[in-house]
Amino acid sequence: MSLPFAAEKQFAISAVRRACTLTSSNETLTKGDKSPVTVGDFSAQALINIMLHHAFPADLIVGEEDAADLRAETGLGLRNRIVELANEALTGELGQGDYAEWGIGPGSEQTAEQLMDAIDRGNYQGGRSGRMWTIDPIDGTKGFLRGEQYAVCLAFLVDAKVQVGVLGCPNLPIDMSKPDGEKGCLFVAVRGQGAQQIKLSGADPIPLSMPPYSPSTFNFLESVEAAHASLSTNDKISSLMGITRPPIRMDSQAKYACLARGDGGAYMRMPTGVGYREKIWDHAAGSLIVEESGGIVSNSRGEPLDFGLGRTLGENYGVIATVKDAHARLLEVVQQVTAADVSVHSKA
Ligand SMILES: Nc1ncnc2c1ncn2[C@@H]1O[C@H](COP(=O)(O)OS(=O)(=O)O)[C@@H](OP(=O)(O)O)[C@H]1O
Ligand SMILES: [Mg+2]
Ligand SMILES: [Mg+2]
Ligand SMILES: [Mg+2]
Repeated sequence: MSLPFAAEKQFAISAVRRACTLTSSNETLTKGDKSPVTVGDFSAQALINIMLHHAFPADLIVGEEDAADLRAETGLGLRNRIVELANEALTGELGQGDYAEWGIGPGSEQTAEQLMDAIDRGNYQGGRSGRMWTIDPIDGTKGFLRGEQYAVCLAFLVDAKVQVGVLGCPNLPIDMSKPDGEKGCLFVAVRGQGAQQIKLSGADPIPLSMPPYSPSTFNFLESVEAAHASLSTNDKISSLMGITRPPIRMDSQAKYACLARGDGGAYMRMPTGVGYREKIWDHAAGSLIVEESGGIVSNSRGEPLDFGLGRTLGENYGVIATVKDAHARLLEVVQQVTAADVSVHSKA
């Protein structure tokens, strides 16, 4: 008998790997919230949603993007590029573990209308019960545009609990001690079955296990964009903890992946106090990968992240992810610092 969620795991690996092959393209549109979205974001969400529709037709999808802007006249140029890119990825040869039944391989072209409908299948509002997938087709879009870190993120949830998480990080070195060496990693976790890193090419699986807390090497992984997390709160926490190593700044859920493999001591994402609510697709896959590598992921109250509240995590109490034996100590310091900082407690 196969392990629980073996089918979902194999599917998620295949879908994320295929989405990572989408030709890097930085043609950009600015969304209503002023954040950038590229043809890569749209094409990747279309691709994954088409595959999901074939593989698990009854499952619901919470995806970051929607096709409203593409349906508008002004989106025409981008739409043509997306049709080109998405079809290139859809029709690519089948690799090991890929199935034509998932709507991929030669002859799987889709029309612009079909692709936009596929993007919009990610419009589920989320919830506490049933089978659900959440997709961030490109997480860290700003990092992607800078040629730095970004991640293709796919998670499978049952009754609001993440069961499978896959991150594809095309620009991440396989070994951080060789920053100019081979790049392109996949991170895969299934609840209760551990986590592993695989080369994007599919080779060399390595089981992930976070090293124990060590005060002399401990440091933070944090956002590049100062608007996304309170870096000043991190600085205060850092000095109270007696941390001497500088933080590692990196876009996207590659931060969770690096933490899981021991490149960095904690991922700290404290709210900036502007009322932003964290999105489930920005944390679902990464948090499981960290938990299955020996970490704890909580908010600043020490509570687990709640993926059953809808498309967001609800009121923003930040995210603290670190190895098990450091979590209680870090939480204590975070609470000491945030008790004096009203912005962290501001209602979203
Ligand atoms: N104000 C604010 N606060 C917190 N988070 C925000 C905010 N605005 C946007 N976002 C989300 O941040 C996602 C990428 O952030 P990261 O921290 O991973 O990368 S970065 O270094 O900040 O670029 C980014 O994900 P992508 O849109 O997928 O790139 C957003 O979902
Ligand atoms: Mg975005
Ligand atoms: Mg994101
Ligand atoms: Mg995104």
